[in-house]
Amino acid sequence: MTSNLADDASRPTTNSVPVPSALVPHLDQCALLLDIDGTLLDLAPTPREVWVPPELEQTLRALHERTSGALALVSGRSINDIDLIFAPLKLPAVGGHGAEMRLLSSAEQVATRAPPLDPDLKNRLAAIARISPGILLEDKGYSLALHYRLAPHTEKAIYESVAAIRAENPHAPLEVLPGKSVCEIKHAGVTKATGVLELMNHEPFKGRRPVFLGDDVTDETVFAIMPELRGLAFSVGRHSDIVAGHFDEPRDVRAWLARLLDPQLAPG
Ligand SMILES: O=P(O)(O)OC[C@H]1O[C@H](O[C@H]2O[C@H](CO)[C@@H](O)[C@H](O)[C@H]2O)[C@H](O)[C@@H](O)[C@@H]1O
Repeated sequence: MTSNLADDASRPTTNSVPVPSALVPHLDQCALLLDIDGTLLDLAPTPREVWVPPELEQTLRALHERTSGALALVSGRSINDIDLIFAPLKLPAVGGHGAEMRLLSSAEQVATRAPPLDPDLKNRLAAIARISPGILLEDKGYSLALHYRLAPHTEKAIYESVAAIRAENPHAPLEVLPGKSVCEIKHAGVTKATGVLELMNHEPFKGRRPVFLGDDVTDETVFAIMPELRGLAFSVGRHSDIVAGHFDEPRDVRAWLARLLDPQLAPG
């Protein structure tokens, strides 16, 4: 891959989507690492209401093939959830903010990197949802997400309740992860970055140059490790000093990914 890839890829078009022309001929040396919610998919009122456009499924399938399997979804969602959303498409994935890993799309087993949350603690955290009927609980086993998109006025009460429970359990290995209208309580020690670092140590990802796209605070851990992996990061929605470029919206990401397959840009 040429050393001017970053410069070329970060050259903005009028709508600030980077031009992928320098990336296309080198896809066989790249690993595409893609966040899901807010990056590939438009945000929805609830986690179950997201929709995968058929063209995106086709694009991901083709890019997975073009990269010889080195395309992975890197998400806060569980891999089980990811498979349901993208069914019948099954892709390599880092799930649960690094708590789960699947290197090959054909693998039946998902490897876990975090133990289940303590049941008593989980029950106490789950009871926070009783603050309002608008709060949705998402139980991933190793983490618990309290979604308040439908009840934004409860944000402060949720974070205060979580802080109180943590104060009573100062030695519990927990981390609070603020997301988009969600407060997630997860095991400390695993992050999307630890997941990506592990993924990049294994075939078919090993030795490739990662190209990561993400939109959220949690994705910044991955932005930060791109230089050590000779990789490129792109942000969605938000600007960041440490990325090669940014997209305004998920639909721009979907169009950009489709352009990576443009036969006119592909090597002869
Ligand atoms: O890392 P990601 O793939 O971006 O996943 C982050 C979280 O995404 C989901 O919640 C978010 O998307 C929902 C659907 O658009 C939205 O309703 C919610 O408000 C967002 O926080 C998912 O439910 C979480 O488990 C992920 O951690």
